Amino acid sequence: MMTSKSTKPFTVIIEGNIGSGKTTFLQHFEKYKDVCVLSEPVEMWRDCAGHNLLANLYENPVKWSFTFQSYVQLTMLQHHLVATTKPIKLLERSIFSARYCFIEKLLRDEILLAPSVSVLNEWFKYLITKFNISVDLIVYLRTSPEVVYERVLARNRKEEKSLSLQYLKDLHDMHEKWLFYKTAFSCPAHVLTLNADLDKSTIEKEYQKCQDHLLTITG
Ligand SMILES: Cc1cc2cn([C@H]3C[C@H](O)[C@@H](CO)O3)c(=O)nc2[nH]1
Repeated sequence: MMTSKSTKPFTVIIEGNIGSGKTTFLQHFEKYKDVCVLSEPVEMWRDCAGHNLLANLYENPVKWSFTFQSYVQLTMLQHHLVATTKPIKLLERSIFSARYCFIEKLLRDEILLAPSVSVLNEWFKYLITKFNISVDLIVYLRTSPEVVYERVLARNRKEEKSLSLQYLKDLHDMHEKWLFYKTAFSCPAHVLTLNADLDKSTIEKEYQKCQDHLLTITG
């Protein structure tokens, strides 16, 4: 008789600043058949019923941050809930970095005001308890703001042309407080920090640390 293995997959969230190399990291692991990879749903944010919410965000952050972060929270929840029979599930970012890094930064910069953040936070608290969103490992691609700034300029994503070094420094601080110094919000799982300033030619050995960790899980 076939016994369906209904165990949840070992779930890893990949966190890091804009330009920290998350996509490159995911591409490295995409080749393994045991890994279900869910990239950040940027295309959904660019086309929500025909609206480019990502473009709106950068054109007028005060007007569109609530709309954008509200949709991000929905799309990240959908990723957390994707079922897979594969033993490992890798998510690019999460409902946690949405709340603890991006929304927190918008609050600190007074782009989102307290009443708006309260509504997003009530949704966040409800969703993470109602849906029992479990995470087993956080991979933190730790970078220097100056390094990611150069990468963002080189990548030249059309919506990000207004991105400043200061924005990346502030977002870096939010990640550092959450995942490295752990002086802000709680971490939903163990954090494995990788040096993601390394360029593509040498970062493979950093990935090895994560690969070894994952192989001990799946055996
Ligand atoms: C969870 C989460 C991801 C995320 C990305 N972004 C922006 C940063 C980048 O310019 C783009 C793709 O990551 O979307 C955001 O403003 N808020 C976010 N929240």
